[in-house]
Amino acid sequence: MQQGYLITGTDTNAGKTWATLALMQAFKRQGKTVVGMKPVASGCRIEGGKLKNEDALLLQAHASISVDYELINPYAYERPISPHLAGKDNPVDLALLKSRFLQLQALADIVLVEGAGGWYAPINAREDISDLALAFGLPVILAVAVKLGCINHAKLTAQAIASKGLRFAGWIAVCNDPDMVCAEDNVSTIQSALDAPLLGVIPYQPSADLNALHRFINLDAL
Ligand SMILES: Nc1ncnc2c1ncn2[C@@H]1O[C@H](COP(=O)(O)OP(=O)(O)OP(=O)(O)O)[C@@H](O)[C@H]1O
Ligand SMILES: C[C@H](N)[C@H](N)CCCCCC(=O)O
Ligand SMILES: [Mg+2]
Repeated sequence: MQQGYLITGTDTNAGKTWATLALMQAFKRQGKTVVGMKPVASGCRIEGGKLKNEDALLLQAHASISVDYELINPYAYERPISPHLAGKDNPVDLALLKSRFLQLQALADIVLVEGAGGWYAPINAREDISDLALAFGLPVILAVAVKLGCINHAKLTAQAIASKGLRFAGWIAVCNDPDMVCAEDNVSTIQSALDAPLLGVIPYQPSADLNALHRFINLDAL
């Protein structure tokens, strides 16, 4: 059965890409074919004459099949700023993105779509990531950056996902702050507060093997 998830975060830099790679690897180990999509990326460099984004390249590299870059990342903006500003001259067309998403869905069992920024990050003058999730009709997985303030950010985002009428399928704790005190207690507090399963805790790893993140994910709860 074809499945997909929208991976959002408590903020930009929350750990969405790491969480998405971990999920891709976990699904692959279940024998499923998986592709990742980064529909809108701001912060790109020229590679082979085209603008490319580091997250999208990672998703492309970890897919279980070969997919054209343009399908994975239809909107690649150079400046690392909010997409609605970066894309002023070539704004996101959500209908076009939806058609690319449907193309990807036809290619693999699972499509994991990484958002940009947090849940309400604007993708053009009128729409944001929550609108994209709704248009794609996807359940949502939240990457929570385990840092001071994360309890509030996680609860706010969970409430906002519910207000869109979308299913909150689960959350992943990403420990990307080496100075975080009481990380485990914070994860437990969020676990009690959220009405969605904890799918994994990715520990702080200054030099991680990005091919071995599946170890931290439990898909049984999904
Ligand atoms: N478990 C970890 N241990 C150490 N560093 C981490 C860990 N997880 C993520 N990071 C680092 O934290 C930063 C943010 O992670 P990531 O790129 O996954 O966030 P993001 O939400 O995808 O960001 P963006 O909004 O730019 O897409 C990156 O520099 C990444 O290398
Ligand atoms: C450049 C950065 N890494 C992301 N790609 C874009 C983050 C947009 C955040 C917008 C906002 O909510 O203020
Ligand atoms: Mg990312």
